[in-house]
Amino acid sequence: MKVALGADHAGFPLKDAVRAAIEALGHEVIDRGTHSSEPVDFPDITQETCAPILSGDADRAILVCGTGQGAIMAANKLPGIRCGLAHEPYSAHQAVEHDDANVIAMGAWLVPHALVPDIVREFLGAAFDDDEDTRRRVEKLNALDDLTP
Ligand SMILES: O=C(CO)[C@H](O)[C@H](O)[C@H](O)COP(=O)(O)O
Repeated sequence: MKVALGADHAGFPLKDAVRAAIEALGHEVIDRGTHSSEPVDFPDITQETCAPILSGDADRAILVCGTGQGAIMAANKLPGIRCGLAHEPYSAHQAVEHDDANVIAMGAWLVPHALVPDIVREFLGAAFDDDEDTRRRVEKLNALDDLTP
């Protein structure tokens, strides 16, 4: 699997742990920055990191900011992205299984380094449970991308 990875400056301290967890599972990392603790803006990093999903060059993406909140807000504004907030392994798995998430966001200020391998394993190991109910709900979710108020 190809996994895009992006963090803003607040997420940067957790980024190497996320990268190591992805690679330990045998997946390829597409690194979309940032590369230091110099301040950057999470909407820019989120857009850069989600772009490979939208172009078909990545299968999944992981975003890290301070709390995960900025990243998830930005990601879910991009049509075709379904981003879940994953500060523990269960949410990381369930976001894919029920909601067909292709991206998760996490907060470096909240997630202990030791939990990162479990969160990443659950996210990348999960598959969408494609039954009548989940399919209908995800189709409705995707239809919101085209909603003009
Ligand atoms: O986590 C966030 C908001 O809760 C944002 O995505 C940023 O990471 C955060 O706002 C950065 O804050 P800083 O004071 O510039 O480090």
